[in-house]
Amino acid sequence: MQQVLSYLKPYRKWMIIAWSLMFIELLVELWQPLLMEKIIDNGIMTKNLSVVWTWGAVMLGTSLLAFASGIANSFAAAYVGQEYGFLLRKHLFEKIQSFSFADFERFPTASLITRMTNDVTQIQNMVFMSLRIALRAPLLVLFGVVMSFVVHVQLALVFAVTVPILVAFLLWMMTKATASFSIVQQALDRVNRVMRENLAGMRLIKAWMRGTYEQQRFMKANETLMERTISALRLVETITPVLLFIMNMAIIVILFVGRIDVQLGSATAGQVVAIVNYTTRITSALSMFTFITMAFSRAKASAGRVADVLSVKVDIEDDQQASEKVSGQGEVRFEHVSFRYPNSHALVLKDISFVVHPHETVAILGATGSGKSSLLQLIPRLYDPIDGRVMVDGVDVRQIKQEQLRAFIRFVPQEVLLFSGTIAENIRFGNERASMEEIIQAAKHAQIHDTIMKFPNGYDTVIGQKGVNLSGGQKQRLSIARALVGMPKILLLDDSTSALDLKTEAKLLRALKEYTCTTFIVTQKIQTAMEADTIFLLDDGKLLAKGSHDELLEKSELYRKIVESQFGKKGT
Ligand SMILES: Nc1ncnc2c1ncn2[C@@H]1O[C@H](COP(=O)(O)OP(=O)(O)OP(=O)(O)O)[C@@H](O)[C@H]1O
Repeated sequence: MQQVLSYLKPYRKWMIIAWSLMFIELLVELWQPLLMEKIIDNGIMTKNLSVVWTWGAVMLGTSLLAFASGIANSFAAAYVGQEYGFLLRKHLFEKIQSFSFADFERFPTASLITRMTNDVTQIQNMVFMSLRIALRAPLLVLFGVVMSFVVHVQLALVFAVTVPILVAFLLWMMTKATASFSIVQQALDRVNRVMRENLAGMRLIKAWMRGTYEQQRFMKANETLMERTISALRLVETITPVLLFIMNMAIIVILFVGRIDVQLGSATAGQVVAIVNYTTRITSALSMFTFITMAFSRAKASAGRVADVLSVKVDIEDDQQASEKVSGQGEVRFEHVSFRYPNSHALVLKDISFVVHPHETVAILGATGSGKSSLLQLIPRLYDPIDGRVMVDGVDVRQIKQEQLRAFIRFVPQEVLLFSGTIAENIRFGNERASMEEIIQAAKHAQIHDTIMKFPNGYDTVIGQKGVNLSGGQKQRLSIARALVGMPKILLLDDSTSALDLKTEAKLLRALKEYTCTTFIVTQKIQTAMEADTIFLLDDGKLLAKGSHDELLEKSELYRKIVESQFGKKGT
């Protein structure tokens, strides 16, 4: 909670203003019963109209002052709440941007979205309430009791019993409600997750006619959310009746004892009315606790979830001594590299060593799950190896500032991701300063230019969400164009030509030779691999063999088998 609330610092001035206005409201509220007492005892009982008029006018004036203060307080509270929410979301977003892939695996995407939106809103509401009523209510209770003792000690004794009981009850409720609302937020995460998966996989769901199954999955998540919310709300909704019952009993006791005291002359009618008035004010302040408890419990649960994200120690960070200068020639060297994913025990890459010289093309071949993608991901330092070193231009990648390293590497992942926007904008994502000529040049090399020109709006064609209006091969070529426009020194293509026909792929590979960059191509096709200077054969995380096509035919049994499976017995 403390960490999350530390973002309130810039708004200290506004918080002080809001609390000062709230104090004015509070003082007026506490003074009103005393004024009432005066009007009754010195005015009504003695039939002195001028006292009634004078103090009546004071009551009206102070009420107007409290009214104006209340409105101004609301404005200030709303301002702080909104600005604070903005700042908190900004910091959360920046933090999430700095996450490594491993960090992302700790938090499901849907949960991060809930934390950025709903959880921040809960904390924002609490901030608003803290400035508006959360502090006023307990102060009203505290000073209401004090003032009652000032008015009449014996009558006020009733609070000595009721208020501690109620405060203990409320604290107990708050602890229980925090746990309940934490469960509600988890249920909300689940609804968001099901919804997200459903929308992302809509084509598959429709094609496989899994609509009913998905509907049931959503219904279940939605029902759980409803049930958990109802049970959390039920808990806090018991507060008001308990509170009203106890305080109404207190009023009965005050009236009963007060009547006797008035008869005995040890209390005045004005004093009894003032104490009853304090009691009703204390009751209304205590009943606000239902909302306050709810808001605080929810916010406390949410603050914990937001703090979990903010306090993540990002595991891939720039070293303090990270070198700014790398030659950018494109040499890649692995020295006894072993790697496993942070959430798993199994080694994915085992003691891998190689050197790839600048401008060389390497094809990585291997069965599915053999570690091809994992190897590529270590080069731009998306993960760190658990053993050994990954070097670029003779420098350990952990010693290079990530921004510098990634500036001359372009990675085209296996799963193509395009953004909504025009084709030109999508290609420019690879180099925001690229001119239209450079964009067209990259598209030509990626063998997508002719296709783009066939679209009625050419490069201004708007791509739907995730590139829905493009074929798989078109999306792949577009993502390669996006990488090429960045003029990379190291180009990593993770099975990025799988959807291309052999003729288009051959043209693309030829065009890639125009770029003076070191290229790694993960592929399943021998024909593609043969275009490379060197072929790496991966098997179960080990670099089984490396060399040219002819060398591997000679020395690798597995390679010969793959060639046979693709070309028949004769090999090429
Ligand atoms: N994020 C991850 N967390 C844990 N294990 C993973 C993760 N990604 C991949 N793996 C595991 O690592 C191993 C190697 O995966 P990798 O994606 O590198 O293989 P690949 O050779 O590229 O496979 P494919 O040809 O099917 O793309 C697999 O056993 C896979 O289950």
